[in-house]
Amino acid sequence: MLKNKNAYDEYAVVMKDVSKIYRLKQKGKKQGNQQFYALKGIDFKIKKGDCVGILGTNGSGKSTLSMILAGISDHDGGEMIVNGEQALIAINTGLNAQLTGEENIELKGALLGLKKKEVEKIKQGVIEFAELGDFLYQPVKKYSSGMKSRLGFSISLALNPDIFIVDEALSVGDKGFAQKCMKRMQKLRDEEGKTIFFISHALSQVKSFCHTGMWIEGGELKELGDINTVCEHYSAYVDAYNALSEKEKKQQRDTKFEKRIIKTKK
Ligand SMILES: Nc1ncnc2c1ncn2[C@@H]1O[C@H](COP(=O)(O)OP(=O)(O)OP(=O)(O)O)[C@@H](O)[C@H]1O
Repeated sequence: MLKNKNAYDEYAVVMKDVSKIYRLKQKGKKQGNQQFYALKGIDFKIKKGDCVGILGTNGSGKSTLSMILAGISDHDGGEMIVNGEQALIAINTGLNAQLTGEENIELKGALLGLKKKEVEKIKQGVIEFAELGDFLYQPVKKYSSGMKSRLGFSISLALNPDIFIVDEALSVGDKGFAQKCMKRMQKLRDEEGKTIFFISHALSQVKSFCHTGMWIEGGELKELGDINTVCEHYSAYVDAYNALSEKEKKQQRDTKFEKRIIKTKK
């Protein structure tokens, strides 16, 4: 139990035995009876101002974790303390495709209960950072994925939260925009004391940008520590997997999957 929540003031996020369960459809059955741990027993404490690289193979639970961190998705078990406002920056999340870029900003402002003046300030911030020109007044469904990323990133920046969760959002931006975002994020990290969770499969980028590494594998926290050490162990794990025969790979995948299934009676 996370008693005396004040004892965790120095932390941006604390998770204790957090899990997330999804119901899975089974082949040939109308109603599946399988429940699946997207995350299981996640325990960690991340200090305010830390910059955390989240690593893990496809389907390991990184995006699920990022949505729980951002308060967009609920967790099914365990406890969590978040000290500060969070913003998730991800591809295709947080934007309403039917609305224009400008209307999306207004909607976000309304949801957060912001005053008109504050919303105008955010609009200005987005106009300057996103460089979308007149596309800001077009429906988001007409945006390319890079443009959506520009809008999402710029809105989050302008909202100025304490905790940024960046889930693969830079992978669709062009080189110029990705560099601009990295520069801005360096400033958030070094000068503004923000807490950043950074999810990317670009290992060298994660290594050079983050201080702490969090490796999620098969829905569980495999390692938390210095970014270089965690990257090294993760790379070795991926290399070892790649060296397996196809049969061994399948066996490993099946075992990993089995461990995440909760068998329930019909
Ligand atoms: N809504 C859902 N319903 C059922 N299963 C889901 C749902 N969302 C995610 N999952 C499953 O949960 C697991 C974790 O998914 P998640 O998207 O968190 O992985 P990830 O580590 O972000 O993967 P990637 O590197 O491919 O982006 C996967 O097996 C995925 O299929």
